Amino acid sequence: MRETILILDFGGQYTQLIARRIREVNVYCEIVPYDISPEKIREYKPMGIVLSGGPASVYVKDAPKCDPEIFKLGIPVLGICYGAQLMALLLGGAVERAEVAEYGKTELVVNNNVPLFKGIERETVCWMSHVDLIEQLPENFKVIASTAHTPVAAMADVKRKLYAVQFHPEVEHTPLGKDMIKNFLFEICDMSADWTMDSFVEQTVKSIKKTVGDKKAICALSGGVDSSVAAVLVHRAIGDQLTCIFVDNGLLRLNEADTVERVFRDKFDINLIRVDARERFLSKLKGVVDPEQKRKIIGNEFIRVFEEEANKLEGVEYLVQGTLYPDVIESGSKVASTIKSHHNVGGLPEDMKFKLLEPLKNLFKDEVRLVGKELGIPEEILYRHPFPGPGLAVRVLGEVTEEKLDLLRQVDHIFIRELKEAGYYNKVWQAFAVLPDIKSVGVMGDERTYAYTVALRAVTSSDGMTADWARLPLELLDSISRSIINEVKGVNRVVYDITSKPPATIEWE
Ligand SMILES: Nc1ncnc2c1ncn2[C@@H]1O[C@H](COP(=O)(O)OP(=O)(O)OP(=O)(O)O)[C@@H](O)[C@H]1O
Ligand SMILES: O=c1[nH]c(=O)c2[nH+]cn([C@@H]3O[C@H](COP(=O)(O)O)[C@@H](O)[C@H]3O)c2[nH]1
Ligand SMILES: NC(=O)CC[C@H](N)C(=O)O
Ligand SMILES: [Mg+2]
Repeated sequence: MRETILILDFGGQYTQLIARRIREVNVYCEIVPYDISPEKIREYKPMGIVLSGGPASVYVKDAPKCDPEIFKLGIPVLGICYGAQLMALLLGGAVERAEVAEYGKTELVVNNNVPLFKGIERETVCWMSHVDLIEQLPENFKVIASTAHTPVAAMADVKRKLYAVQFHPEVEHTPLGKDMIKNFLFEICDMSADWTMDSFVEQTVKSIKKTVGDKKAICALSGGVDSSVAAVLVHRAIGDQLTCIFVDNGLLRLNEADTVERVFRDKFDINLIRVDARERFLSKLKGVVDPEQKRKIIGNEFIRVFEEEANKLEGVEYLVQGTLYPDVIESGSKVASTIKSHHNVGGLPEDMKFKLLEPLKNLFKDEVRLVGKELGIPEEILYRHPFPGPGLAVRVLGEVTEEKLDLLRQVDHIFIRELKEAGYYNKVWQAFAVLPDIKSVGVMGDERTYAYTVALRAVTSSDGMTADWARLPLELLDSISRSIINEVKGVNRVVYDITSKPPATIEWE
């Protein structure tokens, strides 16, 4: 079993970032609901616990609270913001609303004699985002950092290894936050940085072998990064007991189905079945405009196709999917709200007969790419932009029709082609075209046109959880726009999406 940190999620905006920061320094961690029982915690055998931030105030009725027994397990705890306030309250201190909120970069004075701040300069900077204050320390606690407005910017009971910080060490704006987190992991929890991708591959292959035994599995293969890595990983464990099913749902990009099939057959010696399901997906989507409904229909239809194919093979018990951690997180948890139902998580039918095998379920995308490298998967697959399972159906806004899909395919193809030519494809996380249901007036060749507007979106990101719009050169955008209008009949206007995530999401639906 690998050394683990548990992060109790109180619905903070930065809970995922805490996880990223910890994994970046080769320590495995998992995010769990805040009300997890002490017994369940013991099962994980964590070497440390982090309490995340959160939007609530600890003193209001129904504020989310963890079981106070957690502090008696003898496991080091780090409370962050809401988590810090909760630790204060539950251990007998007091928290109140401050007169003024403290938000943004703030100067901080720390006591660097305590392990959490070892090697940190006495005067440093941190990032704050709170209106509540720890007014009174619990017994045996000492102040270990303060700011002008926040006397208790951090507190600790060093002996019991309980630490609490009002600021956010996980965000970049706390420049030495990473060092503080490392101190927690290595000085306080005594961990050994054993979370590496070769150890992941080894352990996962073993556990898949054990789980599947002599049964068969199918893998939902899209040709994307996640399912390709999942397929190769599972193949390494169970060989020919695995068959990959690639579904052409009619929502793929230009020539994508043929390319995926060719690349996969070329590079891998893994059973592959390609299913032409274009008709059935498109007919199910007829007349549907609501994005969540589209996602659910597609998720459902995928499973029905997999079931039919599995029946032909006999003895199939498992369905392998390339589900990642962000898919799970974004599909909603106890406190975090459902942003959208990722087809492979929130969109699955209840009566599904398969047992799921999702070996990448706890990984972030960049970790998956590292696993892929470890497995020897070619870069042309590993560095492809993500493409959502619901495909172009969530990029054609409103009703999905064959005509709109065709048009969008051409536009998308030109956009990507020009990005590649200009050397920008690998500089962005993802780039694609969207077809909003808008027509506008134009003038082309002295004639009035009334045609579609297309939107281009390109974003930078490290894990898809947050993203910024890519600052593509204006000349490049100009040339792309002209190529699209010249080459695609039915489009007379091109716009570029300049919204980050949040507040927008990467996809438009
Ligand atoms: N056309 C498809 N045929 C079969 N399975 C699919 C298809 N599209 C998606 N899936 C399944 O849904 C999962 C989630 O899709 P998702 O797009 O997140 O991952 P991916 O396609 O493997 O990787 P990427 O994020 O790089 O596109 C995939 O890993 C795969 O198991
Ligand atoms: O497999 C998937 N099934 C889905 O239903 C789905 N929805 C979004 N995405 C991809 O996830 C990342 C984050 O997307 P959003 O910011 O739009 O939520 C981006 O990379 C999206 O392309 C999906 N992938
Ligand atoms: N970022 C947080 O965790 C905020 C905690 C609490 N809601 C406050 O305003 O102080
Ligand atoms: Mg995909």
